[in-house]
Amino acid sequence: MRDTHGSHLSGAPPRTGAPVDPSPPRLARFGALTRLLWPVRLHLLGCAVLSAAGAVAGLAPYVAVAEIARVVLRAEDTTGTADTVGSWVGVGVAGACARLVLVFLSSRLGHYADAETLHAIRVRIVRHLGVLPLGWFRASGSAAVKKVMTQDLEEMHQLIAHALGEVVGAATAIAAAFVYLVVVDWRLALVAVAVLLLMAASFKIAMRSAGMHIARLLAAEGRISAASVEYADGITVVKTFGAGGTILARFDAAVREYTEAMRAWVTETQVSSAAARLLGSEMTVFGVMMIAGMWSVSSGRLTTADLLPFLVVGIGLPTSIVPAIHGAQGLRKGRVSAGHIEALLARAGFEAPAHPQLPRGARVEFDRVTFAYDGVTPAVVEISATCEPGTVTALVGPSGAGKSTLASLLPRFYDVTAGAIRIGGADVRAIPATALLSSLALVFQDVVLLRDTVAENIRLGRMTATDEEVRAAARAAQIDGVIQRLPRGYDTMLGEDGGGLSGGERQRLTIARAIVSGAPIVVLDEATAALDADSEAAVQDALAELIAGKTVIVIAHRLHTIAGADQILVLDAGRLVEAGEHRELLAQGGLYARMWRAQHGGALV
Ligand SMILES: Nc1ncnc2c1ncn2[C@@H]1O[C@H](COP(=O)(O)OP(=O)(O)OP(=O)(O)O)[C@@H](O)[C@H]1O
Repeated sequence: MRDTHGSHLSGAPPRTGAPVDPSPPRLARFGALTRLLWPVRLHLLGCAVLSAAGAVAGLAPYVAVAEIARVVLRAEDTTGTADTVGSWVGVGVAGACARLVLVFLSSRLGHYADAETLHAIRVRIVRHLGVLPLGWFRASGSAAVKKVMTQDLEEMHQLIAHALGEVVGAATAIAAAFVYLVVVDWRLALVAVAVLLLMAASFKIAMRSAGMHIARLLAAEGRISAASVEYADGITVVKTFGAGGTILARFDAAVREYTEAMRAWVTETQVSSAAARLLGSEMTVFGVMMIAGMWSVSSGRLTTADLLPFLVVGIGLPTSIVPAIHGAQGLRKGRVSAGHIEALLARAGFEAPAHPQLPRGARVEFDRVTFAYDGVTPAVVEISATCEPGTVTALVGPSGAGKSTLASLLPRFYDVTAGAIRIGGADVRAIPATALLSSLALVFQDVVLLRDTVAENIRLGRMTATDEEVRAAARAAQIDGVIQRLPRGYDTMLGEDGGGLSGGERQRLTIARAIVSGAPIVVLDEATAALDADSEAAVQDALAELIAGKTVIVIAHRLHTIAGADQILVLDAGRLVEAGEHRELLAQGGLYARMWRAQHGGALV
């Protein structure tokens, strides 16, 4: 796998966790949205103006109907009204047609702005991912990236392409209708607005605890999907040990919690949302307008003709409220999502070095290296060692001693807290990312194969490798014969789980990937731990090809595999407690000798 820095990563990195990473900065509530939308502000302005114009045009047919009725009802002799009626018919038809065109153009501009913005955001995010520390991805970062790239971008799409136009259109429709009704009769217009306000107030009451309920529902949803993923991921354990009951119990509890949260929300809001629906129904508005209107007519303040606009235009007002509320919700969600997007983009990454240096050679030096995941408790402390080109350095020690941590500092999955790591005399922090990672080949226990052809999976080590170089690497890694027997040879597609390849074959494939990279420094996590004897022998042969002449750092668990190493670094509780060759360390009778005796009794090799 080519990691986010473009390294020749031939498997997953060592177990790592939460990196020391500052919390995302607090962003101004509207600031993030404004900044993200600034480049398309003119398109959005155009979208809003067209949407508003469309709303006004959409009102024209209703106003025309009301005006025609007023003209006809007022005239004692209707013969002279034909021209006026004709004009209003023209206005109505023109309004309806103009609305179609304006709404279409507004939607086009909105979708154009949407495509531009989302494209720009996606590109920025993907570029930014390239500078984020790999350790962050392995902690919680991947989930955050997935959420931003799916859910948050979808909310942004809703905001830009739909909600903005909806809110502006609905608000303009309400305002234009109100202005028209005020012109006809301001008192009755106020009655219409009062009904609208009541409707909005009851909506607000119905939605007042929405935030809390939505949070509860989302939390339950999260637990449901976590339990489902846990069940699917752990299906082997579930089936082997019958552990499904515990996971299913968690799933059940989460589903019950979801149902309960939904029930509580519905129960709490049933009265207020029914009231909102009732107040907002055309029948209610019609009834109120009729009562208030007839009262005005009977008291002589209004003519029957002037009541008609309230019945034709007034009762349409509530239908604009719903899109306005939906649109406003879309704007709120989009604003929150814009905050998430900016928080991801603001997350501190590795800066390009101010004074870049290139490695001169492949000597690796650990110079009083200290690193703490949480910035406080060090996982490795003041470790100094030098690994010469053409030699093998083994890292050994009890579980949790800091072996994987030390190895993960070399490709800068994390940066040292104190001290320095140098490659060919250059501090790894000063080496440009591509140069650093092209000098390293990493082979870890968890093999990661991409959903691509066998050839491309090997070529990930070096994208410019020719077909012949890919084949040569496969031959060196003792995997060529296996590939030839696959249905489509090197063009066979592999699933993420390696398709039809065995564990040992998959490991040899990743070793071929590391070989094709040609990187002069090889970092190995004892890659053969989980293999049977035959596979292990094949993988060991492949490794011998990979490491020949390189600077090799190997994290070893079974000491017989590294007894021939040029130097063995023994770590304990993050400190370097012994260093030397196998026989020297045995002679010292310290931790290494005790570990060796525990694994091999008295045997020397
Ligand atoms: N991502 C992480 N976040 C916080 N602490 C961690 C993380 N990864 C490892 N540690 C801690 O750092 C210390 C060193 O762990 P590390 O994995 O480097 O040891 P190791 O020698 O490789 O162990 P093993 O042989 O079991 O793989 C341990 O105390 C471990 O709990």
